[in-house]
Amino acid sequence: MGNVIDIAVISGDGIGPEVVAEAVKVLKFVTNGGKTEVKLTDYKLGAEHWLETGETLPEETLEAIKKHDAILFGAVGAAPGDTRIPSGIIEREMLLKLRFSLDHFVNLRPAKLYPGIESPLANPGEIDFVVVREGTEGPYVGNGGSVRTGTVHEIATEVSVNTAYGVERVVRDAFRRAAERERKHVTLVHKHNVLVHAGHLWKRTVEMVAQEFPEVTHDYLHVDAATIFLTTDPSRFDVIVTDNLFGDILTDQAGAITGGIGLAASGNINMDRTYPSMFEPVHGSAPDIAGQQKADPTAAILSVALMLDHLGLVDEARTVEQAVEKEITSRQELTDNRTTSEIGDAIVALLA
Ligand SMILES: NC(=O)c1ccc[n+]([C@@H]2O[C@H](COP(=O)([O-])OP(=O)(O)OC[C@H]3O[C@@H](n4cnc5c(N)ncnc54)[C@H](O)[C@@H]3O)[C@@H](O)[C@H]2O)c1
Ligand SMILES: CC(C)[C@H](C(=O)O)[C@@H](O)C(=O)O
Ligand SMILES: [Mg+2]
Repeated sequence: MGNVIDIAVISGDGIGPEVVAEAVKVLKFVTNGGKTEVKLTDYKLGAEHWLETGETLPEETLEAIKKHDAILFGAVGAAPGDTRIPSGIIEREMLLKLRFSLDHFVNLRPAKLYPGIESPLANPGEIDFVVVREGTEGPYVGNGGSVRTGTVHEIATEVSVNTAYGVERVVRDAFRRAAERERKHVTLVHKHNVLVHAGHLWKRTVEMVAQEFPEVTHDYLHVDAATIFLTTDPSRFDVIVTDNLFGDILTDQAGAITGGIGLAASGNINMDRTYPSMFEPVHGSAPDIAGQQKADPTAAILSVALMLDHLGLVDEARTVEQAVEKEITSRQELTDNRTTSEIGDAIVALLA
């Protein structure tokens, strides 16, 4: 009997189930016949599930999910204008609850422009960087409130929480990753000219951790300027480390410049391995194209590669990445008007 990998699958809403079906095809194929058996357990969660049951993420479901080796996640959430579901309830009480409860402090989001893929930038150059987005702190923690007076005096706050412990562990992770890469360069992105409390903590932490990595160079950009350089000179980036909210925004932009959000993969990683890590496309449930087989499953499939890598199945991870690279390089256009499952099948065909 060989290895078994035990994966929780949360397909979610909208295009989530469509892209996860292709990711699962790839996962099964790449491990089949090898030493590894894949055990998959589906969990029904998300906006549709909430409409049916009123459940976001029950404690017993969370406890069951904790027992798996890793989680493959599609996307959750309703259309922004859907009034049946309070905005944010699924994102906060399900998705972010998973990221926080499983201590996913590294939100890893690679950005690579594959040969043959057209970037919307006139001169993209070579784009190959990773964003190490902090995953458990910042303005995402829910430390806020409102005084809903119904008058102009209404108040709403959303406080960003940054701990020395949380910042240090993610900054050290970014330096470790940079040390393994060819260019060995870290860029801190923040806004310390205005957010002086959090920004200065991040900056001091980078200076401190940098001492441990003399071979890694580092620089700093304010987040507004970083968006300029992502458009005008993205090849300057190697490893970006940044807080939860800036990382969310920059990684949608990173997806856009590298051929579209349908290609952007991510890992919510618990580097201490105390709980399972979770792998998901950067994109959301895309209600505008859901149920039409129009979604590109490549981001979900590349998320499988990140998952395999994290689980130590490095050869399998490389095989998936190479198949994706081959497949997307041969595309005339981003999806060539093929269906979600036709793209999945084309990638599977290249795994053999
Ligand atoms: N991790 C997640 O589960 C996650 C991430 C982002 C947004 N959301 C949620 O998803 C819902 C929709 O959010 P949104 O519209 O802001 O963002 P989105 O990422 O779902 O969609 C943005 C645009 O990108 C397109 N797109 C997304 N994925 C694609 C794919 N694989 N192939 C082709 N085109 C793709 C969509 O059609 C849309 O035009 C919201 O409820 C939001 O909260 C969830
Ligand atoms: C849906 C939302 C909570 C999530 C985030 O902001 O992290 C999404 O935008 C993402 O990028 O994964
Ligand atoms: Mg996002």
